Amino acid sequence: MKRTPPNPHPEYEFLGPPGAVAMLIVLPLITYGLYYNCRSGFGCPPAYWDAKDGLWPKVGSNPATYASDLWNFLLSTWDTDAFMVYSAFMVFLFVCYFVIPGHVVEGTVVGGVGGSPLTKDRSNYKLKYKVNALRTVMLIAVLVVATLMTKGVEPFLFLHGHFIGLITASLVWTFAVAIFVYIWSFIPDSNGQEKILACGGNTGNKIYDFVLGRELNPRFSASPDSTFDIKYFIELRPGLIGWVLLNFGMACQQYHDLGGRITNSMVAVLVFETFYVVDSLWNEAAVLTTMDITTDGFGFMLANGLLTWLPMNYSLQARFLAAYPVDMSMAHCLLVVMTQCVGYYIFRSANGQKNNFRRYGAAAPQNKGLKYMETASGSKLLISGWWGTARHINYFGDWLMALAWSLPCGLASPIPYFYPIYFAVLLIHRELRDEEKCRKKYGKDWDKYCEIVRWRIIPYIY
Ligand SMILES: NC(=O)C1=CN([C@@H]2O[C@H](COP(=O)(O)OP(=O)(O)OC[C@H]3O[C@@H](n4cnc5c(N)ncnc54)[C@H](OP(=O)(O)O)[C@@H]3O)[C@@H](O)[C@H]2O)C=CC1
Ligand SMILES: CC(C)=CCC[C@@H](C)[C@H]1CC=C2C3=C(CC[C@@]21C)[C@@]1(C)CC[C@H](O)C(C)(C)[C@@H]1CC3
Repeated sequence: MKRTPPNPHPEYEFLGPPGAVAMLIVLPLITYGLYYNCRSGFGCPPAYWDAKDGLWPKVGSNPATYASDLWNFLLSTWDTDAFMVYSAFMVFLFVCYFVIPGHVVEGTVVGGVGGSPLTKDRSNYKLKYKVNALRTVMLIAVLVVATLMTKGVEPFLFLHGHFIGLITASLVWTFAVAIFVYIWSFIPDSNGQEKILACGGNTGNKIYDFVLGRELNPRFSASPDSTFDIKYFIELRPGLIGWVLLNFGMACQQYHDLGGRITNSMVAVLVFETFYVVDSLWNEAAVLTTMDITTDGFGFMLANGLLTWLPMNYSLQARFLAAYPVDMSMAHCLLVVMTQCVGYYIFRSANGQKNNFRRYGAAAPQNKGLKYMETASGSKLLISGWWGTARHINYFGDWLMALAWSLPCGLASPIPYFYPIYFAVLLIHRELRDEEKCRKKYGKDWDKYCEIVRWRIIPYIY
């Protein structure tokens, strides 16, 4: 049965269905490409490029055999042990979610994305979520330390040696989860009504909706009291925790190869990225107000982002350093530490300022002295402090940290700079999408706000 008021049928984003098909093919190929183009013995262009080894598996040289080449290539990356390890990791996280105690928090009103008139009254309830990701990672840390003390680095070398198999395993999980949630989105809720669908993933075009994500909050039970939400579970656990574990595996490989030492550049990457992940898990509940949870559907794009893209591509710097160790000079270290500290300070204090303002209101003691403007929607907008400098100053802080994680790799190859380059594109695009959402929600008030806060991300630059 259709929903009343109905789920909106949106306009295409991401270049529509051709863009969606491209994502299905190109995103996995980028992850494979980053592996094949940057690994020990096969070079990382241009400085370490040994052309005779070839950079990319022979796919696509002859268009007539493209499909079979691609299939043979995928088969060659299959690794049963890696698949078992990745699957055991997923099952372990799933069990931890239920077994480890945690408090329950409420999200925002479901489906009322940004107060847009199109979606306003689709529900009047908030879903519940369990918060225990930090405890899960603490348990994993205890297990890792215990293994390290009893067996040394040997068991962790698996992560480096089976990296390509782990990529394929993560892609199998990505497609399995994406297909499941797509089919699940058609099953009516407990009232026999169509489920609440994402505003961006309900176009009626099957491939596009599969990629963008049809359902807003796929869950096993539609009851607001149940806490297992597939998107929320996957948002902060497999990707972020997997990223740190892979980094650790790369550091173990370097320790093994260098005969019992790791470089200061590897320490910097390990410490800063682990810190970022622990900080995100510490602030687990804050993810409930991000665009991913409140606005975007859960489909191939996010499943791939969290199960494959994030752990496999974000660990590139550590993988590079395992292959090509860098010993940083004191000046190099200082540059890296300063970039990280400035980035983190902007990122955390800007996000904190907005969270406090939204959560406790303008009159709360922690928000004293902050200037804001009233809007017709009833929601207030900060116009001083961090949010008075640029409309997404928090993105700038996040990007500076991304840069700080690549700088330890030196300048011999551009490949380890993949993360800050891709991240800049993602954040600029994300800012445009958020701007569109806010313009719909705040109307003329948003234009007024933009006149007061002129810069989008970096004051005086963009
Ligand atoms: N590491 C990674 O790969 C990624 C990290 N991120 C990070 O995630 C974090 C969350 O990002 P995201 O969800 O995109 O967006 P933001 O945290 O920037 O939130 C945007 C929302 O904040 C509200 N808002 C905007 N301006 C103001 C203002 N002046 N005063 C008060 N509220 C305002 C609006 O919502 P409303 O008014 O409706 O409340 C707007 O939609 C960021 O720090 C980002 O860097 C994001 C993507 C990838
Ligand atoms: C097209 C393409 C490459 C899509 C993939 C994008 C995803 C990798 C990112 C989209 C939004 C993300 C967020 C985080 C990780 C990357 C993805 C999934 C995030 C979990 C990182 C940690 C942060 O503290 C966060 C929780 C705010 C953040 C949420 C968004």
